[in-house]
Amino acid sequence: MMQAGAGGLPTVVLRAADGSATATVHQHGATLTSWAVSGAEKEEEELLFVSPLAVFAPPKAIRGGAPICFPQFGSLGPLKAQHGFARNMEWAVDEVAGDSCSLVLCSDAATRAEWPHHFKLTMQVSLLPNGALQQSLRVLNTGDSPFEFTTALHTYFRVSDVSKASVVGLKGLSYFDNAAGSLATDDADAVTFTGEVDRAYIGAPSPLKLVDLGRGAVVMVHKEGFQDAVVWNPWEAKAAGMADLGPEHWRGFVCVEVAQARSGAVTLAPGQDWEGRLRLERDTLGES
Ligand SMILES: O=P(O)(O)OC[C@H]1O[C@@H](O)[C@H](O)[C@@H](O)[C@@H]1O
Repeated sequence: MMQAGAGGLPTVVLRAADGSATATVHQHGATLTSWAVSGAEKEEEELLFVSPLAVFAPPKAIRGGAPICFPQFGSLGPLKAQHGFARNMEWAVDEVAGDSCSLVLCSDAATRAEWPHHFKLTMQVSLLPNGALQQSLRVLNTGDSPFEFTTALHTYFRVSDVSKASVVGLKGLSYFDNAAGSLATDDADAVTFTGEVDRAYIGAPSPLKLVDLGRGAVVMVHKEGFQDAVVWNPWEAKAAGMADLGPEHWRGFVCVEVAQARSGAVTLAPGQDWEGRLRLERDTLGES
């Protein structure tokens, strides 16, 4: 169902066939902006974070939900704009069923002015039984020469307080520390947050587990196709410098991003495609 969403922008609203979850996708950037799960006796619980200071004024990217980084993640590519342009563009709604939808973005003169390639992106979201959500990104080379890209689903998860959150599953991996500008190895059992964290893990396993001790909540992050994972929270000083986040709201989220980043770019020959998938499951502490 299409309806006006946050900021008055057009959105697609989905409802799971078993009534266990709803999701909202803004057409702007094909940004998933809500995933809300209802438990048997509980009220609906929002699992994604959208900044209260988010600016819903295209082409500005929405600060929160799950912006799509393409054709580059961060500065890993030829574009000047960090994270590429897909999150800034108006996507076309392709198909909407009750519990799933797909949106597409095809290259045009505006995208080719920034990146001289022909492509079609398809972003699909489906609500599965028991509140789970599946999201996929397919990249098709519609041109007659090869191109390479990096990408990520830049998901902002709502947490009670970042100091009570942790990400499990990354022990022993190498990561590029964007804050320090150097490579490091993670030897901790879990990533915890006591200051800025901006880590691009190389070759991350699946699933990863986001734990929120404050709510007794767990989100399992399953990925396919995306080789890497990024964990980010800007902490106070950096957040204060970001007008659409500000000094107040950075405690309320952790980004766990499935990515094709530091493992290397994907190369697609003409007519070839690549697909990355994410499946999110809400769990309760102690049950996972
Ligand atoms: O402000 P932006 O462009 O949305 O980026 C937010 C963050 O995105 C993360 O993925 C990067 O690792 C960070 O370095 C960056 O600050």
